[in-house]
Amino acid sequence: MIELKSIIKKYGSKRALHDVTLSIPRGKVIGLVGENGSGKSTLLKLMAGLLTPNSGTATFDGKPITRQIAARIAYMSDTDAFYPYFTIQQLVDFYDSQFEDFDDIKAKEILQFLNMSLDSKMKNLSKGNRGRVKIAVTLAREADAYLLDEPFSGLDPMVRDDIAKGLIRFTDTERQTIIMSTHEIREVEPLLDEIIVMRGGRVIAHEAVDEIRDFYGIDATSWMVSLFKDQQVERELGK
Ligand SMILES: Nc1ncnc2c1ncn2[C@@H]1O[C@H](COP(=O)(O)OP(=O)(O)OP(=O)(O)O)[C@@H](O)[C@H]1O
Repeated sequence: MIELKSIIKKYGSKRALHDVTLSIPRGKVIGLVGENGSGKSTLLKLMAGLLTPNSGTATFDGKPITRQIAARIAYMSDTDAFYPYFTIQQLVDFYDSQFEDFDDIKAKEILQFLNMSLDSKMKNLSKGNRGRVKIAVTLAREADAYLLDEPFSGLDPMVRDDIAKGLIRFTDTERQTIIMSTHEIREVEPLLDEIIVMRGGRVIAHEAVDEIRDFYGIDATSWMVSLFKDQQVERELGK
């Protein structure tokens, strides 16, 4: 579905992505992990058509990814820049006016599932509840892919659990793909089909979670730790 070939992305003279080649299939839940500054957000924005690469190609179902791809891909940023005086209802109406694939009935169903009331004002919500609203309006789009930048970051375990349940309940993982960047790998591992690991702007591994368990006989978190240790040893040996 999404194909990236030899992508280089620079901010000024600084390279954020180095020669990234990736194939993202339909119907998978994929975790995007890596240290701070490794390029996860840049990669998600590029797949969402919000950034263009300096070189390489990015396609969605064979067509070049451009700003128009936003009609098929629901991108959720790691910041929340909601208009503070909106009520949740007004926010739902705003999303409805912006995205053709937005389903306001589904939005209300997800908000109800997350115990959010439509007449609350955004500015009065806790960070956790803003996180709930943000995921609700994102998942209310009937998109082909959901690109979620750190959906769990800074949220307490109850909110994280609600968001994880919402992801399972309100997406169709047979035909929709979810890619989420996260530092909470241990927590989201049960949700994941695949893991992409980034380091220093490069993709250093892309594996199916089942294969990690079957082939290496360890869970994905331990596998990731050993991957980083091996790389460190290789670097020290000057390989
Ligand atoms: N707008 C920008 N201008 C200049 N440099 C940027 C910009 N956005 C990101 N970078 C740099 O590009 C690199 C990759 O950043 P990116 O935000 O993609 O990493 P990340 O893995 O998402 O990090 P984090 O886990 O901290 O969110 C970093 O070195 C960062 O400082």
